[in-house]
Amino acid sequence: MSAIPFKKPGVVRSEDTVAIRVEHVTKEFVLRHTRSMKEAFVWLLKGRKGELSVTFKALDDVTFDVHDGETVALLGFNGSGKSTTLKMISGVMHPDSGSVATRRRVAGLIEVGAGFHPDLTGRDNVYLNGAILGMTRAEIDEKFDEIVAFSEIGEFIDTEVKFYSSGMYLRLAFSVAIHTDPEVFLVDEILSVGDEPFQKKCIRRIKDLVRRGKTLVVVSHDLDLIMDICERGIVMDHGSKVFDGSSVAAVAMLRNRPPEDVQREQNERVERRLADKRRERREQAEAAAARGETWVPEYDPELDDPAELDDPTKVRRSLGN
Ligand SMILES: Nc1ncnc2c1ncn2[C@@H]1O[C@H](COP(=O)(O)OP(=O)(O)OP(=O)(O)O)[C@@H](O)[C@H]1O
Repeated sequence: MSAIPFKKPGVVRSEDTVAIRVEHVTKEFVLRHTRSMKEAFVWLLKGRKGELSVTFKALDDVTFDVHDGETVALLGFNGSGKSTTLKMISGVMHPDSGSVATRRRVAGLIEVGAGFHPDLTGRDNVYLNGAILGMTRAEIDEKFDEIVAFSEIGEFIDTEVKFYSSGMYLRLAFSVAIHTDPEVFLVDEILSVGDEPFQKKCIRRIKDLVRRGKTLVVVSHDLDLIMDICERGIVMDHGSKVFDGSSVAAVAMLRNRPPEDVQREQNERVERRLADKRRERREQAEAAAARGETWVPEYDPELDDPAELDDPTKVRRSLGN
């Protein structure tokens, strides 16, 4: 059984389906050693022996393709190069050598508030950010109310964003990004900035994108969540790609456990969760029936086909969705 029971199988891989191509990407950063005045003086006296700065490779010859409909996690320990890779894909950073090409409409949530102007209101920033992400003014006009509703920013939408908390930034940024209807969605760990209810809402939204066959590249340390959302896992170590395979096998590698055990536990977790959700639905339907009411469940991408959203008798769109 797949770790993602709701995901339609069968991603086709050919030259035509390449959504992202990362080829031999290398990125170096310069690390400056800041020294005290005394240390700098000794360094001068000793004839400038030793380096005041060193370069190191944050990414070292990284190559992979992501195809349409794939759900890929970039995994690895702190500093292994995951976020740098994601920044290359989103275009906020460029490789020193090698190349990164994206073919589809890409929207990302890489850094909280990136692309937001502090002196502008939330409203103005929705228009600014929407435009940066490729939406026309008419598209933003049409989706504006939905964007604000999803973000739950409410009356703060006309406040300058420099007065927002980091969670409020995240809410608005995520909401704009998700409403650009991207074909490829990039998400960095920053979801952790939001509070739990908002995180859950975002994860549900991401699962909905997966269910609709969108392409996803995620960076996260939440390995259980990764196995829930992603079929493929790329493990990075000191800037190099050291594993590329199923997300379960990647997590098994990181946890130093047999993949069969990790898969079994994951299946059990998913089955438990789905059984709980189905039981809850049954109970709500029975309670409604006892009151003589008809009850329509709220859309859940893990249980329902997105096509059912067009049929009001099947599932109900949740508020602000
Ligand atoms: N702008 C920068 N200048 C200098 N060094 C940088 C810069 N951005 C990243 N690095 C360094 O590059 C390495 C890889 O960073 P990166 O953020 O990609 O790691 P990561 O795998 O996402 O880590 P984490 O899990 O901690 O988020 C780290 O050692 C980091 O300090």
